Amino acid sequence: MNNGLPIDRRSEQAYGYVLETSGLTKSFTQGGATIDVLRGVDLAIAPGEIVALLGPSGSGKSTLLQAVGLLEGGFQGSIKIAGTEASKLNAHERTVVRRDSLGFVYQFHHLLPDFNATENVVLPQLVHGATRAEADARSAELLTQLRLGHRLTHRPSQLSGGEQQRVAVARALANKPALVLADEPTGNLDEHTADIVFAEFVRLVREQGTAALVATHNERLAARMDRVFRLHEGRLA
Ligand SMILES: Nc1ncnc2c1ncn2[C@@H]1O[C@H](COP(=O)(O)OP(=O)(O)OP(=O)(O)O)[C@@H](O)[C@H]1O
Repeated sequence: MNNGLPIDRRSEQAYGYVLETSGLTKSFTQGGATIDVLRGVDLAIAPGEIVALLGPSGSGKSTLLQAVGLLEGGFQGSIKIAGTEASKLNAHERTVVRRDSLGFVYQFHHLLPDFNATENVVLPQLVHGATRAEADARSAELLTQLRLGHRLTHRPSQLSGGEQQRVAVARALANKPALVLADEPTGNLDEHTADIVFAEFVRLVREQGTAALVATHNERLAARMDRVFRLHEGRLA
């Protein structure tokens, strides 16, 4: 199946996909019953593409993001991140792929409460090998682009919901990942704030040439992305 493959395959030849899955399956067993959540998901995302992942509640959007984010095991099938087959990697190698190639944005910001905005964006860069000066400069640049230049030393509890999510976006993009995985990134915000934060997210992702896979219930946001994947009965339609 070619569900979700771009029509223009020239991009594949030029760059390779940042994310490619084939035959991805995942089942949960709960109370003796087995739920087949993913039943053979085939998808491919080219560099720089922004793709919506739509599907009703419980259709498996988060499960799919956890799989391709190499956050959970127990999947069958192939996941390739920037050409690397994840099933062949050990735990340390998966951590390196996550650190070097992926960024994550969640519905709730998951910022470290005792660190300020800058420090939250600096930390993943230090783990990635940047110097403190480099990381500080990159954090200030990103946070300023996200209109948070006047909030650099505020802690998460001193920021509004929209500001917290913008820090989370900056953190996800800090190491210039090939792909950002976002699970309802604006789902916790009111409609107006969600629109603004989402527009900023898209603008920054495009500027950086980063690809994004964004799980959402929001058809309006989905319409602003390059393509839409719909998860239905465990497959993409
Ligand atoms: N750890 C688990 N154990 C058992 N069942 C699970 C587990 N995690 C998820 N599920 C089930 O898998 C299905 C898919 O869940 P998932 O969270 O991926 O859906 P979703 O599309 O992200 O939903 P929502 O839009 O409500 O966040 C649901 O029926 C859920 O109950």
